[in-house]
Amino acid sequence: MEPSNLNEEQDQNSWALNAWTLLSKLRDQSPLIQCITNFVSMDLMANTLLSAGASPAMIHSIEEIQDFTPHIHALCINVGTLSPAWLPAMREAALVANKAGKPWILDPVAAGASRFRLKACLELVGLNPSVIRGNGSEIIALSKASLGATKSMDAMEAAKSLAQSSGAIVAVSGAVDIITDGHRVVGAHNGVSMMQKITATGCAVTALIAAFIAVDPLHALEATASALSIFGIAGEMGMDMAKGPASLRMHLIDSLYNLDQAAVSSRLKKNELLSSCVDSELLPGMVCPPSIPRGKGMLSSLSATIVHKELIKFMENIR
Ligand SMILES: Nc1ncnc2c1ncn2[C@@H]1O[C@H](COP(=O)(O)OP(=O)(O)O)[C@@H](O)[C@H]1O
Ligand SMILES: Cc1ncsc1CCOP(=O)(O)O
Ligand SMILES: [Mg+2]
Repeated sequence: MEPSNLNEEQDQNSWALNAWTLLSKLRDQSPLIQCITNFVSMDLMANTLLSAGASPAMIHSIEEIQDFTPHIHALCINVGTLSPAWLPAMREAALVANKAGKPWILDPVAAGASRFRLKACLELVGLNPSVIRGNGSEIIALSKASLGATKSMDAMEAAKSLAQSSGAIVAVSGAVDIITDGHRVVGAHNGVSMMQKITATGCAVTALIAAFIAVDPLHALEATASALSIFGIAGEMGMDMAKGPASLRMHLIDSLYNLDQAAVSSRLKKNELLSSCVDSELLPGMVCPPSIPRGKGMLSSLSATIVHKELIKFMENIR
């Protein structure tokens, strides 16, 4: 085997082993995850957490936060069906979690849909979430607003800027999930497009990320990428049995519950993506997408073949 292919395989193996280790820890520890989430997602989110091995608590009343939140292992805040009455509870829960040293994650559903929602999301971003997970348009909306940018941005650029300005790990879901701390960029490639046809899969994977960071709070980037990979693998395995979105929902939950090490090792697809590149490093036929800043960057440890494939796929899939 070529040395570059060997490195690549070792890299895949170490990501797969890490994802499996975190899932096993989650099953052993059953972390308590408080979810302040929208009405649409409550059922799928709670069932996703349960099937992964975590303990969900859909507790959103402000009257309960001072007593309950200090005892959780992680908090998930989702603004999907936001109303003025819920915002103070979200704020309070984030502050109590921070004070108790518990990680929390923000899902900025439809962040750019209204001024009220955008302002609320920006305020929550300012309360130091460990992770922000949204789809491309949500992360672009947040990034543009927090930086006051007027130029057009793509999802990776927006995610990196938002990660740098907020200090959070930022994850953008899609055909390829992008996870960044503002410097490193990881791509997670598992999942099936039918997952978009089930409402609240995005919300559910955000809660799963909360469970993963609960068991590994010091490695939030790796934990976030692992949760996205595990959810994607469950989606792929579920799709093997599903006839459409409704049965995929059921089979995804069953697959997550039954996931074993062999499936994680054989299916996990993840790569460290380029965060910068220079023309002289590009081989014939390779392109540098506009999302990747040109400069002093290195092509990291990836083989030229993989870089080529990744970049093309990346350009095709980012939305
Ligand atoms: N085209 C796709 N192919 C494979 N997986 C996808 C695709 N689009 C979304 N997913 C997966 O579906 C889940 C929900 O993502 P997404 O639909 O982007 O979130 P949201 O519901 O918040 O918009 C994620 O796990 C993501 O990886
Ligand atoms: C349809 C809808 N409307 C308000 S919240 C919500 C669910 C959004 O879930 P997701 O972001 O996971 O698709
Ligand atoms: Mg969403």
